[in-house]
Amino acid sequence: MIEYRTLKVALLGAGSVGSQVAKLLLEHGDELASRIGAGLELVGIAVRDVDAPRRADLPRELFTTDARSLILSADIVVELMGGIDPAREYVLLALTSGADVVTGNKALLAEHGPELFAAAEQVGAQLYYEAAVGGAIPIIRPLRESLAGDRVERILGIVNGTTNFILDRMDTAGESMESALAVATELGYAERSDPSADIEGYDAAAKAAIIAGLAFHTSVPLGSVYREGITSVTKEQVDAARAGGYVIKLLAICERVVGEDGVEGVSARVYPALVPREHPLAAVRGVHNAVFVQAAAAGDLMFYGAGAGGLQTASAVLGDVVSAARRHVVGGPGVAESTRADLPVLGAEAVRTRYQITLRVTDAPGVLSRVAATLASHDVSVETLTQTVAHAALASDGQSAGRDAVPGTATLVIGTHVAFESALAATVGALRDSGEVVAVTSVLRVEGA
Ligand SMILES: NC(=O)C1=CN([C@@H]2O[C@H](COP(=O)(O)OP(=O)(O)OC[C@H]3O[C@@H](n4cnc5c(N)ncnc54)[C@H](O)[C@@H]3O)[C@@H](O)[C@H]2O)C=CC1
Ligand SMILES: N[C@@H](CC=O)C(=O)O
Ligand code: NA
Repeated sequence: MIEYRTLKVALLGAGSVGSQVAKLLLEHGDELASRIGAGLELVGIAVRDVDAPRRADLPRELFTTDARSLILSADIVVELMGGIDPAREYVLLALTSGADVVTGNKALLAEHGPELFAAAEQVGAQLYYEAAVGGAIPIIRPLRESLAGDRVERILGIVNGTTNFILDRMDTAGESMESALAVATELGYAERSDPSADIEGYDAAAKAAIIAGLAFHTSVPLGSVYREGITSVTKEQVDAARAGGYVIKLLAICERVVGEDGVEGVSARVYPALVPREHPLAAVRGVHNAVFVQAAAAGDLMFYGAGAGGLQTASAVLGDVVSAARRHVVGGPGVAESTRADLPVLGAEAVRTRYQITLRVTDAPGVLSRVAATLASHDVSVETLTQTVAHAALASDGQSAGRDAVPGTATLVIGTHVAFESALAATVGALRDSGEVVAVTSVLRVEGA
């Protein structure tokens, strides 16, 4: 029998993900030892209350409320508490003491990544975070290592399982946002500490900052990520999207852009967008995530799988624990973070995309041409246009058109060619102010077309 040295693993947090990580470490530790060339010993689990009920059946003697002592006794610290404080302090303590850290905490990385990576570099420790984006899906390692020799042009990601789950249930089951969120929370997908992190798009924005930084070798501060959540998405928009051959998805979009002034930079943004039903991202259902990467040499790649869930995410955490442990065995530095390209991160106004604008207008001669002229005067060109008069809309689709359809008015759905966000904003402002537009009922970007 081979005698392995034993590496001490400390776990911080025993919630949805942490309890599954503990369970897998206890059940499969021996098998992992043969893959690593060292044994792994779970030396303790820091919790707030040792007697709190747990999802997994774990030995009580492992629990402690003394996180600091536990951290200082470990070779590898796994942070799965979530939130910024005290996670930041604990991760810094672990790194400065020379331990490698594995975390799934995207909020912490997006807000304090540079500080944590600098602390790690100073002592030659490593920070691993595969679980932070796309849960179980390998995406951090592919961006950091497999695609390091290529030029990533664009990433479209469904990176929040909770919002994908909610939008999917609104689309396929007609469920309300609130009841779908309650199910997502019960299943352990939603951020318990702050459900608004999911539905307001903060969680996806943190992930966008992380993947944009890795893909473009540039520091992308969380504050530079344009963000809209799904709270303003209406049932009418979901139904109209379906009727028009689209599905609404909350997308994280990271791409190289050239602004109106010719400045080259990168953009990271999160918003609900119309995705054509034939795009591979449209088929991503429920809590699943997918990251669609377009690279100069590799072409289109899609990474797909479970983006949330305790057991699934634990797989990514364990993979990182194995990487950290192997590094302890062989020594030497791990893969360093690279921000050498140092591209400017441009604001949303520098982005060019297609839009779908839905207007309720007075049904009178000349209105259509005046609306078209307003778009043209802002350099926004019309690609498609459909008009439905109120009585027809009520007869054919009473549920979706009922609220907005008013006799004497017509609904215009305008699909635009690619336009700058700033031009679109000015166009929508002018349409709102024009006498014949009764209401701008929906403005959505179209991505992946
Ligand atoms: N649940 C999921 O599907 C995924 C979660 N993540 C990330 O993994 C991390 C953990 O997520 P979950 O397990 O879902 O969260 P959770 O809320 O289920 O578990 C966190 C646990 O940490 C404990 N905790 C919080 N502060 C503590 C402190 N000061 N000392 C000791 N224990 C403390 C809480 O009591 C709780 O038991 C978060 O950063 C989350 O964003 C990442 C990918 C997927
Ligand atoms: N709340 C997150 C969990 C994983 O990061 C999600 O819904 O995707
Ligand atoms: Na992942």
